[in-house]
Amino acid sequence: MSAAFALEKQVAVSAVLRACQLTSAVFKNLVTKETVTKKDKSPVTVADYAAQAVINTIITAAFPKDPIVGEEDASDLRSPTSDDAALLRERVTTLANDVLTPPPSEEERAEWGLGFGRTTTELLAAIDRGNYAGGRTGRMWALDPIDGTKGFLRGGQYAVCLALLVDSVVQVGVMGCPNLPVDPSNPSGETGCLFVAVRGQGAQQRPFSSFQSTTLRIPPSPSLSDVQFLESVEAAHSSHGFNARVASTLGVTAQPNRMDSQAKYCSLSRGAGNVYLRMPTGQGYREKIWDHASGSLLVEEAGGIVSDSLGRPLDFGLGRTLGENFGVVAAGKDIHSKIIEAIQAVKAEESEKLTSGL
Ligand SMILES: Nc1ncnc2c1ncn2[C@@H]1O[C@H](COP(=O)(O)O)[C@@H](O)[C@H]1OP(=O)(O)O
Ligand SMILES: [Mg+2]
Ligand SMILES: [Mg+2]
Ligand SMILES: [Mg+2]
Repeated sequence: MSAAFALEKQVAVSAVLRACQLTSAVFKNLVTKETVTKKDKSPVTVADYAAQAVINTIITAAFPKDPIVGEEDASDLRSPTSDDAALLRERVTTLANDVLTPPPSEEERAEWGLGFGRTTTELLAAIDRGNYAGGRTGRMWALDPIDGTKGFLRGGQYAVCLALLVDSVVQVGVMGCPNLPVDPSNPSGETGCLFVAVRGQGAQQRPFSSFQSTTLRIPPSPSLSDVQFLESVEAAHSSHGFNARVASTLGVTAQPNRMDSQAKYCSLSRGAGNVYLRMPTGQGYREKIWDHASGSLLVEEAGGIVSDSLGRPLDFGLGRTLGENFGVVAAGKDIHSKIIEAIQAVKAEESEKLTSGL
């Protein structure tokens, strides 16, 4: 008997790897016209749209009934009168077909819809298959075609992130990080890592260039002064100041490592960094499920704990967001509760200062 979710894992790996080929190719010759600013002021590029089209096309061919919660939608591409939209549509079609048309490899199957091109209409419809509202029960996929678009644009870290949830529990998580070094101790060496986790079956990493998988186990945390925090590059996404206060409460002297995207979860799972702390910056932002589904499973399967800042499990059953945002804390088992305590201490200190008017 094959292991649980074996087929889902294989399909997700194929979809993520093909999408990573696309995003890497786009980065090499991305021009300003290919980036759009969304209503929430965040950037989105032809690579985000085309990667979502590719992954949704493959998931839908393999699992036609499964709903998908994907970050992007095709509304900005559909405008019949805009020349920019027409150019974007054309580029998304070419890019998606460049990676959908190669025939299935030995690890892939024709039933996953590989080996032939799609029309623009079909690809826009595939992007919009990501409009599922999410919810408590049943199967659903959560997709972030490019997590860390700002990192992607600056040539930094970004991740193609795909997860399968069943009854709002993440069962499979696959992430492709084209710019992450294969060996964290050799940052200028080969880049391109695939991270794969299946609940109850562990966490693994392999270079894009080979099938040699390594099992990931978070090593014991170093002494508190040497604990390394992983945090967002963007201060608007996660409070740098709060993290610094938590670190100083714990007596941490090591400098934080700032990187974009769920590459933070990936780094933590292989012992490159010890704590991923993401505290809201107080602007009412709700964390999206696609920004945490695959990464949280990876860290759990590598032996770590992922919770909100009060120590409660993340709830993926509330819809497209994690609901009211109390931050995210991911760390090894030996240190997670100390981080939660330190967060509470810093919060108590802050509210004391507020009430005493300091
Ligand atoms: N105000 C915010 N608070 C927290 N996260 C945000 C905020 N605005 C955008 N994000 C999301 O944070 C993720 C990147 O996190 P990080 O900075 O740690 O790499 C992105 O998915 C980004 O969304 P988007 O993809 O729309 O830019
Ligand atoms: Mg994201
Ligand atoms: Mg994204
Ligand atoms: Mg985005």
